[in-house]
Amino acid sequence: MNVLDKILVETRKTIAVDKALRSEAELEAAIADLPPCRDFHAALAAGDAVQLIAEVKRASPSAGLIREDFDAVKIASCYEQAGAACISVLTDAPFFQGSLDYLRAVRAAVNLPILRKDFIVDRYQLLQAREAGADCALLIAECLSANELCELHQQAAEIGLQTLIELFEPQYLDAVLATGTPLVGINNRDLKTFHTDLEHSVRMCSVIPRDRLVVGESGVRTHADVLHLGKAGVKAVLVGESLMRQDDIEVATRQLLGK
Ligand SMILES: O=C(O)c1ccccc1NCC(=O)[C@H](O)[C@H](O)COP(=O)(O)O
Repeated sequence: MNVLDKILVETRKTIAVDKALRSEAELEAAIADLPPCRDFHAALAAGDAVQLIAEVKRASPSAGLIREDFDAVKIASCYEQAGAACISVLTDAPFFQGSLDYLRAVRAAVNLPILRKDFIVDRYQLLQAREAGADCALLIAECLSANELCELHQQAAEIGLQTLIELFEPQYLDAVLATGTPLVGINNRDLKTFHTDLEHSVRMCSVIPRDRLVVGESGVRTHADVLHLGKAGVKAVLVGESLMRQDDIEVATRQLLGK
């Protein structure tokens, strides 16, 4: 079994446990009167510059523990102060040491649109995301059939969430575009081998219709990387590890953005 398969096995176990603690109906009732979500897409589409989705990421399967001194709210506040357009919060616990509680705490402290970054395979996780304060949910083409992608994208929209739909393998592009999502993520990291190559976003940009906003994900480290991807047509980058390793996250975020 590759890492992605292992993550999906654990994700399904987590969903079963969570459902036993709080039913889908309870979550539906909890989100019924929430205010509308913030506009994640609009925040990324703004201006001519490449926008930043800055990720709150404590650990990962490829890197192990990334940051010992981990305070999700402090980190997200640094991102906001430094000019990030949106925040991504890893909520998977077994492989990333993430939590929906981090997302909830970040929502209370920061005004930017927030992405729930997890391995979403069930509508229940969309309800959890909305209840915790997310504005957008990640869907991964490698984890879902074409029908499941469409269904989850639709179900997200019904509860006011946008989706960022990510792919690595070019063979999934048609299924991603068929959902109608305006936000297409190109992961530069092969989630089965962890090999990361920024040129993957560059190549994929040339085959993605211009009415979709392309997000370049993973392996972005420098302002030169951001400019390089921007020239290829990438409108936003999703960056975690390289920022999370810095002593001064606010300064590092400004440098990444060339500010
Ligand atoms: O980061 C991993 O090791 C990983 C392993 C398996 C599935 C997903 C994984 N990462 C999720 C991501 O796509 C990244 O968190 C995100 O794109 C940011 O990447 P980076 O800037 O390289 O931390």
